[in-house]
Amino acid sequence: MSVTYRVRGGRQLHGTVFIQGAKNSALPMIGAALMAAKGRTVLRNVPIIEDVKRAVELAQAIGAKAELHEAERTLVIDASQLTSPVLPAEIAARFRGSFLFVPALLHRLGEAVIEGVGGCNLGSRNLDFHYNGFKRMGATVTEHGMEADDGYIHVKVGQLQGGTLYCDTPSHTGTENLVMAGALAHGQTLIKNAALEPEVLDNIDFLQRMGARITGGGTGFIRVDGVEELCGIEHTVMPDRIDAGVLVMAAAITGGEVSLVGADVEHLGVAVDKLEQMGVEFHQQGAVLQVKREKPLRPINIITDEYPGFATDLQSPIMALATQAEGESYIYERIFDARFQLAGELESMGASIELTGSQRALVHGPTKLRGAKTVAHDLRSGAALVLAGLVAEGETEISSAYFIDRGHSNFAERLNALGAEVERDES
Ligand SMILES: CC(=O)N[C@H]1[C@@H](OP(=O)(O)OP(=O)(O)OC[C@H]2O[C@@H](n3ccc(=O)[nH]c3=O)[C@H](O)[C@@H]2O)O[C@H](CO)[C@@H](O)[C@@H]1O
Ligand SMILES: C=C(OP(=O)(O)O)C(=O)O
Repeated sequence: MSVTYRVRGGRQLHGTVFIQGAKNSALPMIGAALMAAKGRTVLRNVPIIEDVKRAVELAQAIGAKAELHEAERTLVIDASQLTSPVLPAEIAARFRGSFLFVPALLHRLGEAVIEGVGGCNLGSRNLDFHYNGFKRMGATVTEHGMEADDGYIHVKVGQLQGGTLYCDTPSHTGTENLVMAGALAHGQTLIKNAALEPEVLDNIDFLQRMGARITGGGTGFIRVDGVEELCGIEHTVMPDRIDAGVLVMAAAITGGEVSLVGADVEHLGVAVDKLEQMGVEFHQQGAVLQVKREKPLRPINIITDEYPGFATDLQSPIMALATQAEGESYIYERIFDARFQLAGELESMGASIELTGSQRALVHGPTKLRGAKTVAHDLRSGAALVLAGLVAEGETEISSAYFIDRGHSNFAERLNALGAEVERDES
């Protein structure tokens, strides 16, 4: 299936938009739900995105009963029977979150066969912290024919044993996987240099309510005391701060005013300060975040970082926004070593962007953007091209836009409800 977005620029965004549940919270929760041999998990506020649909298919492929009720944004999982340790390539290689199924397979079946792990192509995306952690907990990790297309990795263990683990850098899914590995392990697990992202904390909360004994979430030093079993529970997924950030920037790039229902300014970390410096105004009223931009956009310096630093997933959208700022913006992408494929696409629309190596960019603004035929290279570059299209003259076509659907639900419909003209085609 090929997905194309078409955006006709020139309309200011005004109105109210709902923020979806967090992709990066829902995916590890689906992995965690598979650890419950008893009870049913009911996840509410699940984003209806392609990654979640793939996760449901993957849960079904290993034997769980998983039903996604799209209208209710609710996922019901019964993992009392898991029947296969194989994460098949045709599903697992389509999203990053597939690797979050490994701890459940190790606990429940004693092995996991990983035929592929997907996710956005952002340069090197290593998994050594995960594998080294599993090994320290007693697992063996064997690679089979990885140079060929049908290669796979086999992780095997009798019973995971607690241990002292660390991440060289605070990996988001690395922390989630090691916490899940510790939750049903024998004894105590310490995880040093753990990630602090709000989604990691949402997951710790979820696991605690399933019966796990975890302390230290949000401190960088997590202690997990293994328990005998976990039970299915009901939980509401936190709002998606990246979806919120993208929609804030959609309002900002058009000079509009938008109310984001469910967005929490606290979750945006340094991004709020940076956007304020650019001229975006924020006003949180309970569960509604109001944003507007009236004055000309000012240029900005960005260094992406782990939470609460500037989120790498908001780097592409802010590059699009910076093309409209009055002066030179500097962007240093610290987390991923190849996340600038967007620059060439924006240049085809008239932007002026100078790259120094693969991780530093100077964006010379403001530039008048013209509609062009562009390509989404990953999820957020796709979203960023939609933002650029909102202010471009004429029509911007974004192909390979399945990426956008991986992470933003009803993106075109939600933008159109704010006054945009975005069409999504599937062929
Ligand atoms: C499903 C999910 O939650 N995805 C998010 C998660 O991805 P993900 O969890 O894959 O990102 P990580 O935090 O693990 O990766 C950050 C950096 O650490 C390096 N690294 C990571 C693990 C490892 O074992 N070895 C290693 O060297 C990576 O190559 C990368 O350079 O966090 C990223 C950084 O906030 C976000 O962009 C993704 O949206
Ligand atoms: C990089 C992203 O996701 P993933 O880790 O799922 O590829 C993203 O959400 O921008």
